[in-house]
Amino acid sequence: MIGLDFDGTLSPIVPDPAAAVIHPKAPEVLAELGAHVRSVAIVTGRPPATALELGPGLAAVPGLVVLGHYGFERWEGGRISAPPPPAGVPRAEAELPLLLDSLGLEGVTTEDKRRAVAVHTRRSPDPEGALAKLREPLAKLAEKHGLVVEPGRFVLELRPPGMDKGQALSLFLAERAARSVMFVGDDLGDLAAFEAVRASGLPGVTVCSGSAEVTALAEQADIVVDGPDGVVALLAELASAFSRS
Ligand SMILES: O=P(O)(O)OC[C@H]1O[C@H](O[C@H]2O[C@H](CO)[C@@H](O)[C@H](O)[C@H]2O)[C@H](O)[C@@H](O)[C@@H]1O
Repeated sequence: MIGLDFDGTLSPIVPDPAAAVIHPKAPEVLAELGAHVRSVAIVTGRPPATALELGPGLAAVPGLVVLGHYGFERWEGGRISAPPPPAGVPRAEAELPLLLDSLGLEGVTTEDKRRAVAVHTRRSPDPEGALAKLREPLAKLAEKHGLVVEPGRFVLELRPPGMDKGQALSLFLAERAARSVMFVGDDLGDLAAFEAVRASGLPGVTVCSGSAEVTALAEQADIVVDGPDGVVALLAELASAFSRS
């Protein structure tokens, strides 16, 4: 089974989350791999519908499953299954404009994901400084509305508790009776999936899509490649090895 994160792994990081697009060669190489492995799953913080919009061609990958919103939502064979979105998200979102105004931060943007709301600092003049100023107030806002804060690459996301990429991956491995697993990620949210690979007891490999922004994942990875270009090159080598065997 092959599991992959989306942003920063299959899709190069760009300043505007809405302008992200999958690496042009990724859908084709995933389709080749899909013909050789039991399952290919994208495990992402994005809603599955968004990952598919930003990844034209993905829907044609044989057997692809998208576990979106850290595993709360699932896309498979053209259908999305999801529990109702939690009430805390729109409540927290309604308080955000005032909170952001009170902090006087420039260039901080929000991303409404329905089941979560993300606060991005990448386009701020001081992305690290803005993130530092946001941590405590966003943690309080999340707690007030029964949410948790998911930190990522210049982003703090307020989302419901009770699921993460590790749980999502473990459940999927059990469901598919996987015999081996590879997981590829780039960000802190992918650490839980790396742990799930190890906890599964299956022959497994963890791959980090390396960047200067996140070092914690590379430290835990079996293999580090150079961003989405490196991920696609590795997947292409794997597909080529499968087709020769
Ligand atoms: O689990 P992932 O697939 O890695 O999604 C995590 C978050 O990714 C997105 O934000 C990141 O990518 C953006 C586009 O390249 C970039 O502008 C931003 O700075 C990154 O943090 C997405 O916007 C979030 O909703 C996801 O939770």
